[in-house]
Amino acid sequence: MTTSDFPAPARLAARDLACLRGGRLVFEGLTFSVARGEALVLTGANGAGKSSLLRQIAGLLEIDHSAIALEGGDSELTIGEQAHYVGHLDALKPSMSVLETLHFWKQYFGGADDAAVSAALEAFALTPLADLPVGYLSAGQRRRVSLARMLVAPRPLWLLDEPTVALDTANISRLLHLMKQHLASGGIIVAATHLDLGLPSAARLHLGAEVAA
Ligand SMILES: Nc1ncnc2c1ncn2[C@@H]1O[C@H](COP(=O)(O)OP(=O)(O)OP(=O)(O)O)[C@@H](O)[C@H]1O
Repeated sequence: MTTSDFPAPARLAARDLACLRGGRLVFEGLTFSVARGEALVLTGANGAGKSSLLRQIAGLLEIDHSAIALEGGDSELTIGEQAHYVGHLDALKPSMSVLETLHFWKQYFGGADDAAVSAALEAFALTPLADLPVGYLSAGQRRRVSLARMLVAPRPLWLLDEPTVALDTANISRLLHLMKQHLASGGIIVAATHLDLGLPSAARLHLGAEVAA
């Protein structure tokens, strides 16, 4: 499996980024830079704004577009269109099989290579489950299908919100292996986590205290 079929942007850079949700300031003045081949791990208490930041980068929350840039990326595409975002919700249709789901996502993401679907199944040990409807899967199995989406069409930026939730030890290892491979291919990862992912040389960004109600 290669994730390198994308023009690798030089860096994801944010300057003086703020986040307002429901009329409340979650964070402000956030400045960071993640270069090609690097990971940024977001830490912080519940409510500190980790998910919000990932959703801002993915273009799922309103943002001041001058505050964030994917430098050296495809200028025709938004940052979200150059990213895979895996959030808390699995976004899977229960009646579709695992295989149909990954083919759907391959098409949706504009992937060109059917072999990438088989490789994605293999990468998350999903091949024996390929014909099962997603609705029959356990929480960890569903999570693996969600994560496997990232492999069906290469994109340079991976945005991962608590990616290890519901995964067993073997599948955490698989995910870490794929994350390292993505970085080695020149990709960029921003991941929110309460666990130490054990990514060597990942930078950390600690978001401030939970905003009081
Ligand atoms: N849809 C929303 N409307 C208003 N406020 C929201 C909304 N979603 C989240 N918030 C608020 O934004 C703040 C940041 O939430 P966010 O989910 O980004 O935190 P987090 O650091 O990811 O937390 P956790 O570790 O619990 O996942 C919280 O105070 C939360 O209540």
